[in-house]
Amino acid sequence: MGDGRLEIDRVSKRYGDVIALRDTTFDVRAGELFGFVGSNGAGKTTTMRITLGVLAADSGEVRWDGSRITLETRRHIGYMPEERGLYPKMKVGEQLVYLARMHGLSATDARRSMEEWTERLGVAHRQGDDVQNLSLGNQQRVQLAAALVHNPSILVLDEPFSGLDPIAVDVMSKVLLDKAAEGIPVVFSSHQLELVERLCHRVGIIRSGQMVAIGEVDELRSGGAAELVVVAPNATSGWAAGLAGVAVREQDGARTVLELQDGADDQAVLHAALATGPVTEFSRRRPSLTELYREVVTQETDEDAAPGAQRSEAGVTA
Ligand SMILES: Nc1ncnc2c1ncn2[C@@H]1O[C@H](COP(=O)(O)OP(=O)(O)OP(=O)(O)O)[C@@H](O)[C@H]1O
Repeated sequence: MGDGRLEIDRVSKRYGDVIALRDTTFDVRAGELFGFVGSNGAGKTTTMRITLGVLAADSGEVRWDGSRITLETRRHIGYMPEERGLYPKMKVGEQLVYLARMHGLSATDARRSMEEWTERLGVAHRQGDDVQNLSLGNQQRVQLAAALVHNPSILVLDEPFSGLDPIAVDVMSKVLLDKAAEGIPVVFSSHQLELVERLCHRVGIIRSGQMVAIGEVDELRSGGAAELVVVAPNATSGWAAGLAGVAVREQDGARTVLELQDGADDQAVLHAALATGPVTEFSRRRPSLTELYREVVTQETDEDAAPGAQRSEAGVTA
């Protein structure tokens, strides 16, 4: 109670015979930027809509600061929907003031907040333009301004980075990090895993409606298999075959990437490499978030293999 966390607790949702979420559980702590990743159809948008309350869960609940989210607390969520939700024929400035007013800000505060966010997001010069006349990237900046203009206590953003140019990605990243640093929970979905890896304090991977991995990026990476990169210019292919607990993952000329099982002796690998001649690189490597993600989302679970398993678009990548 009172820790400002957003908790998604055993939330389930079906659309007809499609199970979109199965006891989906995770939390986003106050002050953290949480990356929500998963394949197309894995359940991210459904989770976010349920969090906002525009969609009802079949079971489970969403809590903020220890209490179930109500109509009143929903007003404190800044939400960026995947389908975007601006009025195309309304002017940028008017629209943002209108949204801020709807969330209870006074006319003066709404105007001030609109000025502040359009300035910070680099669209102040477009205040008088209809939204429909903006480029897609600028519409997205305005969409983020719309999520922020009422000074929310929680941020839930569905793919806020999709389609942005590198400068806009930097602007968006800075704003999200700043909002988290102010002490609110910030969650966003994305398929841009390098970005998620770089920005987020914690990451959750959802697969077929269930969270399959959650934690700090480094923590998740250190849970992955350890790899060794060995560069031995005189080595011929097969030099590492037969080393106990070692599997060759890649071999490209002098460079070999080996996967080490727990307890495998890296010094034995070094000796084998030195036996071929000089060794110009010998380093340990942890898998990137992208590699981990591939591993996690393509693992077939018993449940998937069972007859009557759920239908899901996630099956495309699973
Ligand atoms: N209104 C709906 N009616 C029926 N099925 C739906 C509906 N909305 C979503 N689904 C299904 O629920 C599952 C989860 O979809 P959801 O949109 O939450 O996934 P997502 O992770 O956001 O995907 P993406 O990365 O493609 O945006 C999918 O199988 C999808 O087809």
